[in-house]
Parts: sequence; C-alpha cells; structure tokens
Amino acid sequence: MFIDALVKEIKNKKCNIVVGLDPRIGSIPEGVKNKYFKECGHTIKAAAEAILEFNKEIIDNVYDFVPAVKPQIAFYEQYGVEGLRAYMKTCKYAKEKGMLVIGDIKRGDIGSTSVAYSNAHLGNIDIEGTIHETFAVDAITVNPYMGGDTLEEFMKDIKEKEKGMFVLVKTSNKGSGQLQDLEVNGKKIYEVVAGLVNDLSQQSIGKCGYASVGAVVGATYPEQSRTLRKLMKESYFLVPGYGAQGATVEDIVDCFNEDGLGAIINSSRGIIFAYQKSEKGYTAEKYGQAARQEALEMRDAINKGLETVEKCYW
Ligand SMILES: O=C(O)c1cc(=O)[nH]c(=O)n1[C@@H]1O[C@H](COP(=O)(O)O)[C@@H](O)[C@H]1O
Repeated sequence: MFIDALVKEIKNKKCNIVVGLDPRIGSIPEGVKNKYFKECGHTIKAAAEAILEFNKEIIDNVYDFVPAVKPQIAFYEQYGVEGLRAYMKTCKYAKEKGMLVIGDIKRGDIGSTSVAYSNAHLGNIDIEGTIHETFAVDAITVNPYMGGDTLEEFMKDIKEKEKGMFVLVKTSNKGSGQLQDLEVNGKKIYEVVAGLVNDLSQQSIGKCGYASVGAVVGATYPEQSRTLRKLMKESYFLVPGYGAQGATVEDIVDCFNEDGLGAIINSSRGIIFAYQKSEKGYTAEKYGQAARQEALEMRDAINKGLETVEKCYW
C-alpha cells in the first residue's frame, strides 16, 4: 500500500519532509539554462531540458534522506508537451532513486472523467488489450469541490494499484477561508470535506495504521489543523505553506499525531531555489548542495520541534 511505503520511508530516513519540485525557468541558474539555450535557442524544448537537468540535480542531492518529492504539474504544463515530458522524466528519475512521488495535479471531475484522470496519473490505459502506463505516480492531490462521488472514482486504483491521494481540505492560501470556512448546518465546509476524507480513509488503512487517502492541510492555518487532526485520525496530512508562505515549525507540530507520525511537510521554493540565499554563502554553481543543506536544516528543525512537544517518532 502507498501509505505503508511512505511511512516506511519516513521512519527509515527519520525525515518528515517532502521536497516540492516547482521549477520556474527564471530562477534556474544561468549556467544550466544557457547550455540548452545555446543548443536550441530560447525554445520550449530548451526550457524543458533545463528544468529536467535542474530537477535531477535537486533529486541527486536529497534522495538519500528525503522520502518523497511533489512536482506541481502546472510548472510543467505551461511548457506544453515538452513540459509534460520533463514532468514524466522527473517522476521516473525520482522513483529510480527510491523516492515516492506525489503528483500535485489537483484534479477532480464527474465520475467518468475522474476515471480518465486516475488512469493517467495513478493507473494505466488499456488500448484494446495492450496496457500502457503514462504518468503513474505514487499519489496525487485531488480537488473535492465536485463532491464525494468524484473522489470515489480514484479508489479503484488506490486499492488495486496501491496508490494514494491527498484531498484538499484546508488550503494554505490567503483566500482559502472564503469558501472553505463557510458554515453549513453548524459545520465549516472544511470539516464537511474532512468527513468525506475520513470515510474514504477507512477503506484504505494500511498495516501502519494510516490510510492511503490523506488530506492537504495548509501549514498557514495551525488552529484549523488541530481541529482537522481530530476529525481524520488515520489520514496522513500533506502540509504545504512551510517556508516561502511563512509557516514555521510551531505552526506544523499539531499536524502530527501523538505517535510522532501523520504529517509530511512540503517546501518547494524554499528548498529548490535555496541557492539564491547568498547570505548563507550558497552559490548558483552549487545549487544542488544549497538545496541539500536547506532540506537538512528543515528536517532537523522539524525533528527538534517535534521533540520539544514530545511527538518525535524516533
Ligand atoms: O496541494 C498542494 O500541494 C498545495 C495546497 C495548498 O493549500 N497550498 C499549496 O501551496 N500547495 C502547493 O504546495 C507548493 C508550495 O510551494 P512553496 O510555497 O514554494 O513551498 C506549491 O506546489 C503549491 O501548489
């Protein structure tokens, strides 16, 4: 099961972080970009090649201690087919290095369309009896706005292909309260969604006691995360918002259960573009090492924070 594999990696590596692979061409070091621009001009192909090389260097520098990566597909889709090829190759490379891959795709649609999304990102596609895998990552993010039936369509691949999904429950952005905090029959919308997630999680509990259906809970809303932790006891939380969006260790400790597990904390820009923090002595040439250092510091800070509240698993 996805969740057993994730928890095993987290325990083995003693690390609760996920590195977000959200490449922006403007922030990729000149040395990497210019190599491809010289070869192919300022083309989409050059940009996609540069992104792939950049991602591989980041993965090479973190795979030995970070359990998972989370590429956000929008950063690849904007480069069309070439970008999606870079996405696919990035996912494959991370898997070859033993990392779990959470495809941040935020999909969800009417049942039959969700099945197509699930085929693409979790399962496979059957062309008259010949089976092909396309993106086939370990887990995805999904949008619950269209209702519980749309989420259920992903369950077949979650069970049969041992995959996972993280449902958007309380997002990290400033406007997340505009809809998610509305009250219906005395419950916040995010609490209603938590109920849906909790129901689905009961169908996907692994040997580790956690479920392959998890929740996205923004690090920027610590108070709400405490409520949500109680509503979805077996769901793993994927927690974005640490670092670049301002959340700190204190904001995320309550996303964890008393057993020291239950959450994986994402940072994207804060790690992959760490080389830009010249005050820390990082350089563009050694952007991979800068990312490594920053990820190590994040890991240690979170472990220390969890120790302080007596929730460190190891
Ligand atoms: O699903 C997500 O990962 C997500 C949900 C959310 O509520 N907030 C959020 O920031 N994210 C994603 O998490 C990443 C955060 O990136 P940084 O702010 O650079 O660390 C981006 O890929 C976002 O798309």
